[in-house]
This record gives sequence, C-alpha cells and structure tokens, in this order.
Amino acid sequence: MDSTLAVRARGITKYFGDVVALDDIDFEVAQGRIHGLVGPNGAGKTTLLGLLLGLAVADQGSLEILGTPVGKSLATPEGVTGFVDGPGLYPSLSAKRNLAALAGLHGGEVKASAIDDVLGQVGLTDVADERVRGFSLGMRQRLGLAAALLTKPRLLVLDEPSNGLDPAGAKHVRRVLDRLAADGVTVVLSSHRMDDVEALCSDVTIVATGRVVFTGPLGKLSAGTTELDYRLRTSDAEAARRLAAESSGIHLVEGADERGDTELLVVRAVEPALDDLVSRLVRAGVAVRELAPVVSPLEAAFLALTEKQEPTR
Ligand SMILES: Nc1ncnc2c1ncn2[C@@H]1O[C@H](COP(=O)(O)OP(=O)(O)OP(=O)(O)O)[C@@H](O)[C@H]1O
Repeated sequence: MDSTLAVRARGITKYFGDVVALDDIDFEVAQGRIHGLVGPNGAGKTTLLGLLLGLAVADQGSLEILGTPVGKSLATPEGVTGFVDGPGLYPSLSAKRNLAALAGLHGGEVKASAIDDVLGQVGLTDVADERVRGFSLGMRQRLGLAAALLTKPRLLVLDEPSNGLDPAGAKHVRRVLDRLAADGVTVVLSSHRMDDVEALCSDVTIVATGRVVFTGPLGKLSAGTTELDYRLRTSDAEAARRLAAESSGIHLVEGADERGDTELLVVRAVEPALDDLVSRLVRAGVAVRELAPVVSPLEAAFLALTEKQEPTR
C-alpha cells in the first residue's frame, strides 16, 4: 500500500437487503489530512464510516486501513477510533468517570491528568464532574471526541461531529482536529454543513446514492474553474447591469434577488470573467461595494453534482 494513505478502498459495495448502500466505491484518504465526507441523506456516509471503524464489513471490494488489509471479521482496526450515530456514553456517570470507564473498555488505565487534559481540549473542564444525563447534544459530541483523544488514534473517524455544537463548541472541535492533523493524525468526518467542511477539511469526497461523485482537494472545487452566482453591489447599478450584459462570460441572473433590492445584481461567471468585469467597472468609474459568491464553491458543486440524484430512502 502507498504509505502516504491512511485509507485505501477499492470497489467497496455494501448491501442492506435489497438496498445498495455503497456501490463500487473507490475512496482514498491521505495521512495527516482532514477529509470531509458529504452527501444527501441516505447517501451512504455512515455506512462508509462504519466500515472504517470495523462496525460492519463490505460485501465486495478491498479496504486497507493504516497499511493493513481489513479482513471479514468485525473488529476495530488497530490505531482507529471514533463514533457513528453519536458517541456511546453512560448518562448516570460524570464526564470524568465516563472517560475513565471508556478508557477501561479499551484495556487501559489512564492518568487523571490525561483525562483533565482532554476535557480541557474540548472545553468541558467546567462540567467535568457533572452527570452526562444533563449534557446537551453538543456537549456529548465533545465528550465523545475527548474519549477518542484518550486512545491516541492514528485515524479518527467522526460521524457528524458538529451536530448540536454552538460556536464556542465548534471552535474547540476545530482547534482539536487541526492540532491532531498537525501531529500527523488522519481525520475522516461526515457533515451536512458545507461551511463546516470548508473550514475544517483539506480534502472532500461527495457521495450520492452510494456512489462517489467527487473526491479530491477542496481547491479543485475552486471558483477558478466552477461557474458560480455572485452578488454584485456597485455605486451605479444601471451602469453595472449594462457592462455585465456586454461582457463575454458573464450572465445576468434575473430575478435572483427575492427582496427586490434593485441596487444588487446577481451575475453567473467563472472567476477570470468576473475579474474582467471588475476591471471594466473600475475603468468606467463604477465602484464595487460588494462582490461575493451566493453559495460557496463546495456548496455549488454539491448541489450541481447531487441534484439529479434522489437519495435511496
Ligand atoms: N442497518 C441498516 N439496515 C437497512 N438499511 C440500512 C441500514 N443502514 C443504512 N441503510 C440504508 O443504506 C443507505 C445508506 O445509509 P447511510 O446511513 O449510510 O446514509 P447517510 O449518508 O449516512 O445518511 P444521513 O445523512 O441521513 O445520515 C440508506 O438507504 C439507508 O436507508
């Protein structure tokens, strides 16, 4: 196996009865990267993450994790940790005692200082002695991440880790994942939130109805090659409209502004054509006051790639 790959999946197919949850998937994750898995409901994300965690085995195809081929028996591959469908926690125990108990399940005694350290990393120090029963979803997610950190994984697999997180919680999680990746740990996570994936991940795989429709660095979905809709506000909307209509590679999106804001144009273009329009506006003495994509390149690609494919449930 290529030693720079933490995950190498080839031709993975997984059935649940008549449902094809994963359909001949090729999937690679480079070591030390944070790799996002996105797709509509029922696309197969949780199923794929479950295979990485050894919670299920593929019906067809080959899977290598951290350089070792995965066999046909259910077992978490060495060096891998994480959770799907939320972390498994004991509601009647405190955050601290949960971590001690979960570490015990993995066969290890952990020092109290290690528990304090991971609780600090995920921002739960203040509630360390409180019972998990009263924790919000976001707090449980962070505690699950703390439990994963205790095992010092080489591959961390997280299903929707941002679910329920408030901005402060999201910041803790981002910081933790960035630090892990800087230390060479590989992270694979699923998310429904494109802004989250853009903030966290260096690579992304988009799945729809059990198939990979895009995989690669986020930069490959950049605005340089993808036609996007941009909000354009200028000092002279009429002149801007005229110049946009005359420019090659620029399409005016009529009626795109539902709030009836006549100062605002929405133009569809690739980045070089947009650069050209901005130069022309400036030469004509029209000031550009706002220019931003209506949706991000990832979101646009996600919608374009998946809108024709209905989820399987
Ligand atoms: N244990 C199961 N038994 C039967 N069908 C299943 C099972 N697990 C998943 N499926 C089906 O497999 C397909 C993929 O499901 P999966 O949960 O992997 O999708 P997902 O992308 O994680 O969806 P979501 O975004 O809604 O969490 C769906 O059609 C789902 O109904």
